[in-house]
Amino acid sequence: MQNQVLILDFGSQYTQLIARRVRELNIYSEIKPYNKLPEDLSAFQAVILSGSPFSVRAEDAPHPDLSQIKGKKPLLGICYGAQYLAHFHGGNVAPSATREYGRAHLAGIKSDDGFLSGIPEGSQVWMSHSDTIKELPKGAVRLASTEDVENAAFKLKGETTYGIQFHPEVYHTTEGKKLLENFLVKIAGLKQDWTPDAFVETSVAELKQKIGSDKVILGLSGGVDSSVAAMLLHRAIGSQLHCIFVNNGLLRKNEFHDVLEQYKGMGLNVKGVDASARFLDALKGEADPEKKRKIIGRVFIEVFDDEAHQVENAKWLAQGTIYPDRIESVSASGGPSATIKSHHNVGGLPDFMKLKVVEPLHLLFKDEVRRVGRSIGMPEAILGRHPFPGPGLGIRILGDITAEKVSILQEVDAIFIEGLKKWGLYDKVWQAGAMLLPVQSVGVMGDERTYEKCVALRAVESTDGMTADWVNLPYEFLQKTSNEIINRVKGVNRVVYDISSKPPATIEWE
Ligand SMILES: Nc1ncnc2c1ncn2[C@@H]1O[C@H](COP(=O)(O)OP(=O)(O)OP(=O)(O)O)[C@@H](O)[C@H]1O
Ligand SMILES: O=c1[nH]c(=O)c2[nH+]cn([C@@H]3O[C@H](COP(=O)(O)O)[C@@H](O)[C@H]3O)c2[nH]1
Ligand SMILES: NC(=O)CC[C@H](N)C(=O)O
Ligand SMILES: [Mg+2]
Repeated sequence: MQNQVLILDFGSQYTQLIARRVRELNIYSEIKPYNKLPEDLSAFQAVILSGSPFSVRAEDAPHPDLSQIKGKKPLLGICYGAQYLAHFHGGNVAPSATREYGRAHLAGIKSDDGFLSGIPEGSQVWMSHSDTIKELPKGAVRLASTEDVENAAFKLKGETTYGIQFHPEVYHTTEGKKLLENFLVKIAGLKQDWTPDAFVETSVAELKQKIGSDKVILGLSGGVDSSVAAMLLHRAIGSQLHCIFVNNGLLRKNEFHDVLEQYKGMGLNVKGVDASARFLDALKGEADPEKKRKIIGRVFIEVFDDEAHQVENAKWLAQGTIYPDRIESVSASGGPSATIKSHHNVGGLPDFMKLKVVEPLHLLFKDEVRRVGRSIGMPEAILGRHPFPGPGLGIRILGDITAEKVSILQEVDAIFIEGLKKWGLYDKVWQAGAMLLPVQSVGVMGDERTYEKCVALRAVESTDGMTADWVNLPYEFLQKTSNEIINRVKGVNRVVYDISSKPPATIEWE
């Protein structure tokens, strides 16, 4: 395949976002670590250099040999990438007097060669750097500046080599996508023909080759990600795929039964395994959120391992892990990013497990997974489902978990979700659920004093779960729902609505 972009990763937090923006333009891209430059570069029609936590002036900073690329293929350096181009070609990169993070505006834009065409004066860009390009490399022309950065964009004369100090890949750079399109389509001449269909085709071919005649165990949850992963694998290896749907005792009301029903007729080989008691036993008395997550992750693995032993020649464990699961759980590129919460499905398998992991969606964001699912004709009933975390109600019951608390929360959750559907609100919300709080409060019901539990309802809008805002649900709906919950669910006498965005809060409470 000729029509693709190479993204050379220097360890930026945003490298995956670059790939995502390129995919949004329907262009295929591959990310390679800077120290694993492919020998054969003929497939790549353009190259993008990412940002980096390093300073180009540091000795241990990434300093790859670009002699096969620079001057030979269209090349775009972003932030560290631009500094790198300047530093090694006769320019000067030095610490800037003021560190620049966040908003800036482009001025003095030269758009004659098309790179910045269509980008208006004053256009907002996003900065994140502490070094600055004091002098441009030899033979460079400045294309734009900002208030604080003289050399915000430049081009090397006689080459299709560009450098920009700002980040076109983040949403806050208003014309970032336009700029990438200018570079990739106008300047590099790439065709915009890489669609979800093409993703399906390449993934299926790769999975076929990788797996051969082995058998694969897949954790199927009824959610969007694992369902799309299952359908891709099913296309690739057919009956070699064994799907396991685990009841961890923390599912929604009737979910175990409903999900098994839903998969009938889709051609998948699905086995339901009821391991509720095993999960609840392991969780007994544990109130710490991270410890609860770790326990749930461990028991999932044990159950998958038991199941794998019952399938002859099972060599792989497949999961529907997507990119954001990883970003918050581990530092994605070896950089200094913090662990926010340990997603149950990230972190690798223990040594005793002989299975290799296959995660066909590990580079995609949620909305992209949905698009892929649509392109393979999966039912909207599955694709439109709200995300539901693998640790389930376990991370929505704050504090320790008991079977009684699970059943209270299942009832509350069912009333809330069914209500959203009845009111035509379900599809307008990205994700919704209820949390059982570790507080009791005083109430009065039928002239009697009550001292019972409190639940919080949460509904958010988002595109990828990375940032989210609470949804302005109609008061009348909240009123009816609260009433129904308190009247119907024994043990609950108070309902509150969560009005926090992410950040600074997260979607789940634990
Ligand atoms: N009850 C379960 N049984 C088997 N595997 C599960 C279960 N819950 C989660 N998993 C595995 O963990 C992965 C991550 O879970 P996650 O909730 O992020 O994704 P999902 O359930 O597939 O999709 P969604 O995010 O839409 O809920 C799943 O893709 C699946 O492989
Ligand atoms: O499979 C999962 N395993 C997990 O351990 C996990 N934790 C959070 N989530 C889901 O991820 C999205 C972001 O959630 P947070 O804002 O709470 O981090 C939301 O959609 C959450 O439901 C999980 N999914
Ligand atoms: N985001 C980046 O690429 C930063 C590059 C370099 N570390 C700087 O601080 O200037
Ligand atoms: Mg899920």
